[in-house]
Amino acid sequence: MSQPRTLFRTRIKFCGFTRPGDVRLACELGADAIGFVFAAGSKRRVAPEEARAMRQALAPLVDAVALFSDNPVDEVREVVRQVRPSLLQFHGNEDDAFCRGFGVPYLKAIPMGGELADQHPSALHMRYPGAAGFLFDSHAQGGSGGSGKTFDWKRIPVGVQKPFVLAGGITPDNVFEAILATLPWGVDVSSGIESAPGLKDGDKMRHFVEQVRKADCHVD
Ligand SMILES: O=C(O)c1ccccc1NCC(=O)[C@H](O)[C@H](O)COP(=O)(O)O
Repeated sequence: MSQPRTLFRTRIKFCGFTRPGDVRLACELGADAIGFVFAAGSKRRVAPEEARAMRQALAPLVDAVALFSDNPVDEVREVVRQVRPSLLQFHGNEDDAFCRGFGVPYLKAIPMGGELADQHPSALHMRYPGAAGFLFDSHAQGGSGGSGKTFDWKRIPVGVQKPFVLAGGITPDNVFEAILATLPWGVDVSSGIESAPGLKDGDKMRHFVEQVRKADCHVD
């Protein structure tokens, strides 16, 4: 049974932007954070210069998040220098020392698909003591994010002390249910608000935000 969360506001992160106009619209619609993907091989990968231009389209009080997956240290440094993200998000096998090494708070993505590694909350905290929070995503260890696939939300470890973000296959049609089922700090979506990889759809973004607001007002 979900608990009433009067006055709670689920944070919304929209991810995988490639066009400044989409960034502006996402901010107007109520996104709290905008993600730029720098992972090799991603269909949504952007160069630091492109992300820097999109960052200038951000409204005040909206975070810029830079996503990586086992990128070399110099690439991460260059993104931090050019884009000035307020948060980093690591999807690969990076350890805590690597993630902390850029002087920017970070989220560690935890792969929830395939065989699960030790996802006990205390193991997560011990492996990533410097993490600002965790992002539970549907890919398997070594896989990529942005798949548009969900995972079994019952796999989320109970008793995670840091804020966690739910990701993986969240859409305007399932985000209401997803929030009530998992009570996350925030939700993260890429494929579910797109017309094609990297191209965001205004109607889908609007519908997504409406459904999050509805979930936040929901009382059993
Ligand atoms: O989007 C990508 O292509 C990507 C590649 C490698 C690592 C991470 C990537 N994206 C992460 C995200 O966009 C989200 O954090 C998350 O995976 C949600 O994606 P989706 O299932 O498409 O909503």
